[in-house]
Amino acid sequence: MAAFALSLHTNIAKLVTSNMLTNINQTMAASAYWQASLADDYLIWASQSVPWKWNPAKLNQKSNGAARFLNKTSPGTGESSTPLISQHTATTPRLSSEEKQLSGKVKPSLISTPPVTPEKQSSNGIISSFDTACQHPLSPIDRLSILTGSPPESIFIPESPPSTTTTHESSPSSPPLFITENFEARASPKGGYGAFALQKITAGTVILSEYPLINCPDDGNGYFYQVYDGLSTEDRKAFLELASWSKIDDDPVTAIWKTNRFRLDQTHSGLFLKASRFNHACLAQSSCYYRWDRASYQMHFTSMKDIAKGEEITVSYAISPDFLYEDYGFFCDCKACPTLSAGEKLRKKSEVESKLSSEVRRKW
Ligand SMILES: C[S@@+](CC[C@H](N)C(=O)[O-])C[C@H]1O[C@@H](n2cnc3c(N)ncnc32)[C@H](O)[C@@H]1O
Repeated sequence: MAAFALSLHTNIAKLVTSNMLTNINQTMAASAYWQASLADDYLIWASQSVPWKWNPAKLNQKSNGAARFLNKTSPGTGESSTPLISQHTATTPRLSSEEKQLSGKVKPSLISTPPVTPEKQSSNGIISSFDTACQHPLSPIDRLSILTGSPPESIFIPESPPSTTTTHESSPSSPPLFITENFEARASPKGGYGAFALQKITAGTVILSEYPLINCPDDGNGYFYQVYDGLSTEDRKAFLELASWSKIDDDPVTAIWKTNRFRLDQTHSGLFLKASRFNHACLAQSSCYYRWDRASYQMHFTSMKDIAKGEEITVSYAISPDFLYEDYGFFCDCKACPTLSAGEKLRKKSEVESKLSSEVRRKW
């Protein structure tokens, strides 16, 4: 990601904001314990961060998307000068080995053995699932059609939730995507889904503890795709239903990963199916922080303040809102953020989108 390519001392704000839901987000929060421990973690992580850039020379040496994430260290430059030669575009869906096998595009003998994901847990407890209102470059229906061999029109996926819902209470027209002990995921006024408290949650409550669906080194060496290829059909389907900021990567599957991953530690990122539904609010406004616990192999999400019944539970993706549009495709509208006029948003959108469409996808 971009942060790896930036100097800690000169570009710390950019470094921080371009990391997905990084732990540093929490270092500014009120909890003294959390502040101290995560700040230390962050400094260790930041000092060990390796800058990345794409290595197109190696792109042709591998046959799958993993080739796109080759490591090339170039300490301190922070910039990638070589364009990425994408093997997979939005119009040419990248298929995993299993999908290729199922769709008969390669012989089973050519499929590499999926790597073993340490203690990987599969998703449980999602009581229903919907296509999300966020962008999906390759729709779940297309994916399922490829996987099952069924024509797309025979596959039923319930309707997306309304993106402009203003109520914070569940209603028959806005059924929850899933329910946990403390919150339900349903349509959010922020867009797509969000997590809403089912009852009053007092500060300091562990709202969610979740095992990762994916846990892999996030260092540009293609580990994500190796793990993704090893997912079961059911897990891959759940992954593909997550939100995606399509402009963050040419590859639709990688775009979902980048939109939803959480930083776990200095080297690894993880994907959590339930926590992926937490929307962002800036630090002063967010209600929940998170911490990866290696011992229990879970990410713990804890309330930083009292959360009212029906209130949306938010985490902070980045300290500064400056790069939220670039990294996640939205402008923050929380009370801590300056209000942007429609004109300013349009200008920033076109500036960022032309940058994203022209530059190498060097964010990792
Ligand atoms: C990790 S997902 C969060 C859950 C997502 N809303 C969903 O439907 O699954 C990140 C995406 O959610 C949306 N999002 C998150 N926070 C937002 C906010 N404060 N305002 C608008 N959209 C937001 C953006 O589309 C972003 O790319």
